[in-house]
Amino acid sequence: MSSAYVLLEDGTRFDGESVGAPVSTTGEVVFTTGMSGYQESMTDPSFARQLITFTTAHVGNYGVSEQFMESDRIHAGGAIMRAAVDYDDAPAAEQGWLSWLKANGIPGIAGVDTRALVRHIRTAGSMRGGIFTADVPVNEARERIAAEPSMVGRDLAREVTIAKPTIFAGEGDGPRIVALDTGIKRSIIRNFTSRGATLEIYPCTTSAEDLLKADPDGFFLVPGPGDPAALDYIVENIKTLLSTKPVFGICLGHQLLSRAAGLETFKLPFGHRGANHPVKDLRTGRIAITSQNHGFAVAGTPGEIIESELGAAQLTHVNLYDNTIEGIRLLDVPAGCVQYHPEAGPGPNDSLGLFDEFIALFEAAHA
Ligand SMILES: NC(=O)CC[C@H](N)C(=O)O
Repeated sequence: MSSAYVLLEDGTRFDGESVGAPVSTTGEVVFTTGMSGYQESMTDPSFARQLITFTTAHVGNYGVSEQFMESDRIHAGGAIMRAAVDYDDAPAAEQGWLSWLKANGIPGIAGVDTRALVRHIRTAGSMRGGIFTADVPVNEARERIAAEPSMVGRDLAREVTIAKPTIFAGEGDGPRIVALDTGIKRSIIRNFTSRGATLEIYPCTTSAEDLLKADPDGFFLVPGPGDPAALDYIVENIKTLLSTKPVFGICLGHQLLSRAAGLETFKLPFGHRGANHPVKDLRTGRIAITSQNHGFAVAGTPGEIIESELGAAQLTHVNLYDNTIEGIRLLDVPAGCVQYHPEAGPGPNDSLGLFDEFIALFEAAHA
């Protein structure tokens, strides 16, 4: 195996071995604490332009298969690991993890002191960096990292959005929901269609006028990569949609709905990525262990009620690790959202019931 290295924009270097495709790439270096679900994470569009450091000690202990794709391709730029194996013998596995990375042209690096790397990011913050094969000189690697745009201000929704409207028919006669595709995951589609709802997915650049022409029972705002503050063209459309139909959202969708309600978003120092983040719903006192994958958050005080041009909005959910906002509810129109991932994919299934609540609210508005 040939050697490779991770270089961060502040000059910190970690050595390892090239696994996956023997190529070099740059992106934002982030970490996730999920102990499994590496295939789902790599294919989640929200990881576009990011290099994922896995804090779990072994990656690849089970193989990959079509069933666990969260989109049609790998979106993350690369995988940084302590130990990587290519085990493809598990039930339902179609390919080993490393053969899959290689076949898709995605680099991995193993043998990295991921604990030191994560401790560095926790102190210094997520930053740009790269995975480089040993033949790339450090000064060239530095130039390539400097040429990588910062995640702040970056509109990546346009890069991952669907090319043309697509319908996913529900397995029943539930509500018709229009989703604006900023980077949807298959597990979100499945959670709606298996509950009988039909999801019509539109490119994120579709005008409010065209979205209203579809005349659905409600609108859904989905996750996606990049900085929510770079998506004001979507925020303006959401304001128009909110005056007509119920609007609910997840993750990037939560950030965009919150911005439409007049709240600000900001970049977290190193983000929340993992499968065990405790989130409290301040209305009920209930705590859910949630799946998370985000680098930005909504600014505000947990529990606070603010006045906005859309009426009152309550900051209903809080992350118990760092007290950041994890959900809001508009009090004068049927709208609300959460920062975490009820669809899991990967992660705990504790919050799957939220899809029943979304559907009931769409149905109530239709009745
Ligand atoms: N999963 C997501 O929707 C991520 C949202 C946004 N890109 C962030 O990093 O905060």
